[in-house]
Amino acid sequence: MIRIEKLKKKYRDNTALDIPELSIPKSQCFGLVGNNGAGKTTMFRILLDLVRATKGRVLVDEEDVSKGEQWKTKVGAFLDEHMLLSYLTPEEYFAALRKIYRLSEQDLMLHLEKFKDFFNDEVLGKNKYIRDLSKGNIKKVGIAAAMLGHPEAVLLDEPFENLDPSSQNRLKRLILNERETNLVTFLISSHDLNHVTELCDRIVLLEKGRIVKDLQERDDMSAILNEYFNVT
Ligand SMILES: Nc1ncnc2c1ncn2[C@@H]1O[C@H](COP(=O)(O)OP(=O)(O)OP(=O)(O)O)[C@@H](O)[C@H]1O
Repeated sequence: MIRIEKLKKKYRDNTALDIPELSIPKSQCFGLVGNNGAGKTTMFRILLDLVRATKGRVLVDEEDVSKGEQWKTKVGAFLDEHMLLSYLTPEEYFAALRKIYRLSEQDLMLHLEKFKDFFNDEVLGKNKYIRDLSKGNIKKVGIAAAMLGHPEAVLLDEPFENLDPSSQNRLKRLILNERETNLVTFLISSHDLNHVTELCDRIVLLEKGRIVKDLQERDDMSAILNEYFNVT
């Protein structure tokens, strides 16, 4: 579903990303890990055409994201709160997205119903602007928005950061459920090795913009990652 070809991103002399080839098939749960500055966010930003690559390209179903528009109907994402309209309440924001995605009110209601436990009665009906919610609750709005509109692929940058433990577990269940019932492809970057190894059937480890490991055997992932990150 997603293919990276000869991708390079340079900031002056600093090579932030250098990926000769990477293919992510439909309905894969793809985890992206690496130390600070490894290039995870850069890769997501190029995938969403928020940043232009220095060389190479990213294809979504064979369409170059820097040239076409069709992929935008297939990909949902939440990278950070800049992607939200934080002067709106969550209800106003979801209503605006409903119109953009041409969904019925019933569709939106059913979607938000799926997130009821995740929202934990702290997101909807509070009469608060998104900007006034806690960091964790802002993240919840962004994640629910990323999954709205029946996307075929969803990119989440550090989705577990700032979430309380119950919310982290609820999010894992939501992701697994979306993947199983709607065959959604997930790309998830995280510093939480336990969550990614539990969720993902493939984990790519970036170091200084390069892929140093592409792990696809679930049994070995934890040990290899713990050794790399020196977790005891
Ligand atoms: N706008 C920019 N201008 C200059 N350098 C940048 C810019 N954005 C990213 N970089 C550099 O690109 C490299 C990769 O950064 P990136 O944010 O993608 O890493 P990351 O893996 O997401 O890190 P973290 O885990 O800290 O979020 C870093 O060396 C960073 O300093």
